[in-house]
Amino acid sequence: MFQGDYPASEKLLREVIDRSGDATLAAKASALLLSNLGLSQRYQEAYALANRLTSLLPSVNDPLARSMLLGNLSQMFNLAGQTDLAVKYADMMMEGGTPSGETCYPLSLRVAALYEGHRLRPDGNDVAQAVSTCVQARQPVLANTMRLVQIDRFLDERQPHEALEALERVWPSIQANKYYPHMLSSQVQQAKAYEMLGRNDQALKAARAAIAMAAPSETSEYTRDAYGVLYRTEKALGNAAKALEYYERYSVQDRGNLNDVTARTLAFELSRQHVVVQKLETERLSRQNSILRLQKALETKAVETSRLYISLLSMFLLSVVFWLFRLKRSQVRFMRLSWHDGLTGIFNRQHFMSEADRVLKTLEKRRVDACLVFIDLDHFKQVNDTYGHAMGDLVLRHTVAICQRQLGSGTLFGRLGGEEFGILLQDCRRERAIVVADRIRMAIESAPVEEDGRVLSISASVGVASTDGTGHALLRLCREADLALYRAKRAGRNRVMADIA
Ligand SMILES: Nc1nc2c(ncn2[C@@H]2O[C@H](COP(=O)(O)OP(=O)(O)OP(=O)(O)O)[C@@H](O)[C@H]2O)c(=O)[nH]1
Repeated sequence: MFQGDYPASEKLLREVIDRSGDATLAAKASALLLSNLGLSQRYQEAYALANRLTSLLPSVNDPLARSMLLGNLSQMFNLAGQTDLAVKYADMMMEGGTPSGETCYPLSLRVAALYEGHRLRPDGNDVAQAVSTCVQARQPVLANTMRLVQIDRFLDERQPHEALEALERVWPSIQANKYYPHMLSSQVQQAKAYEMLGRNDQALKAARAAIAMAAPSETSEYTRDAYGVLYRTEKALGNAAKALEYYERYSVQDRGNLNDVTARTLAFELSRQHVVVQKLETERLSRQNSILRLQKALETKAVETSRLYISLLSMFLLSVVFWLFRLKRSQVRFMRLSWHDGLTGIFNRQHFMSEADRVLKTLEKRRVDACLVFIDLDHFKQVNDTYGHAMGDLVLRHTVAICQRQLGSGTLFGRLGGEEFGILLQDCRRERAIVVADRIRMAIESAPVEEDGRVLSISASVGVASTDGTGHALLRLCREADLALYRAKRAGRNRVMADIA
C-alpha cells in the first residue's frame, strides 16, 4: 500500500480480516483496507466499510486498533469532502490517545481536514505545530505530509519562492521515504512554483517528471495539475500544438478528476442514505423490540404482583386462621381449667352446679327422674392431722378414682369442696340411686390407701335426694341431699341415707 500497489495489499489485508480469527488484528487490517479502497477510488465500497467500522468502533478496545480505525475514518471522510466529520474523528483519536502517547497522527489528520475545509488558521501555526510534533515523534512521512500542506498554502497564496525553499528542505526526506503520494505531489508543487516564477523550462521538466512518475491510467488532481502546468507553459512558449496536446490530456484528467470527486460525493451520499435507511429500520425494530420487551416486562410484573398479593393474602389468612385457632385453643384450655378442680381433675363446684341445673331443667321437661348423691369422707381432718396434707390429697384423688370406676363416663361428677363430692344420676329413681351410692361407699371402704408401706382405711357417708320427692329444683335437691348426708353422719358415718328414709 505504501508503495502504491493497492490490489496486492488489498488481497493480503482481506486474508488477515477473513482468516486471522483475531478480532483486533482484523480491526487493524480493516482500517488499512478502508484507506486502500479510498486510494483505489472504490468509494462506494470504502464508505460501506466505513459505516460498518463506525458501528464496530464501540466494541474495539485495543488502543492501537481503535486509533487506527479512527485515523482511517478521518482520512476517508476527508476524501469524501466531509471535513467536519474528518476533524471529529481526528479529535476522537486525539482524545482517546494513541498507544505511543504521541499526537502526530491525529494532529496531522486534523490539519489535513482543516486544510481541505479551508479552515486552517491564517498564521500557519496549525501546520507548524503538527510538523514539529511529528518530527519529535520521528514520524517523517506524516511530518512531510504537513510540510506539503504548508507548501500548498504557499502556492495558494502565490508565494513560489517560499514554496521552492520549503520543497528543497523536504526533498531529501521524501526521496529517502519514497512514499509515492509525496513524491508525486511534491514534484507537481515544484512545477507549479516554477510556473509562477515564469521559469518555463524548469516548470516543464518538473511537470513531465511528475507525469512520468504516475501510472499511465492514473487520474488524480496531481496528474491533472501537472498537465495544467504543461499546457499553460507550452502555450506561453508559443508551442500551440504541444499546448493543445497537453490541454487535451489536462481536460481528460480534469474531467476524470471531477468525475472522481463526484463519484466520492455520490458514493458517500449513497452510503449515507443507506445508513439512514438502515438506521431508521434498526430504530423502528429496536423501538418495536423495546415496546415488546416493555409489554412483556409489564405482564411479568403484573403476574408477579398478583402472585405477591395472593401469597400475602394467603399468608395473612393463614396467620389469621392460625391465630384464631390458637385463641380458640387457649380459650378452650382456660375454660377447661375454670371448669375443673385442680387437685382431682373432676368438675369443680361451680361447673358441677351449673351443669346439674341445666340437666335437671331438661329432665324436668321430659319428666324424667334424677337423683343427687353427696359423698363426704369420714374424719378426713384426722387424715390430714395424722398423715399430713399430702396424704390427704392422695386420699382425695384415690376416692375420685374409685367413684369414677363405679360410674359411667357420662355421669355428672364433681368435687363440691374439701372432702365432699356430688353425683347427678340421670333417669334414675331413688332405689337404684341408693344401690349405686352404697356400691361406691363399699368400694371406698374396701380400698384402703397404700402409701410408703402405710395402709390407710377410709370410709364415706353418702346422702341421696331424688326428684320424685323434691322436684327438679337444684337448690331443694341439694338441701335434701345435704340433710340426708348429715343424717348419715349423725347415724354413725360410713352409710347411705336418702331423703325419704
Ligand atoms: N389434704 C386436704 N385437706 C383438705 C382439703 N380441703 C379441705 N381439707 C380438709 O378437710 C378437713 C375437713 O374436716 P371436717 O370438715 O372437720 O370434717 P371431717 O374431719 O371429715 O369430719 P366429718 O366430716 O364430720 O367426718 C379439714 O381439715 C380441711 O382442712 C384438701 O384439698 N386437701
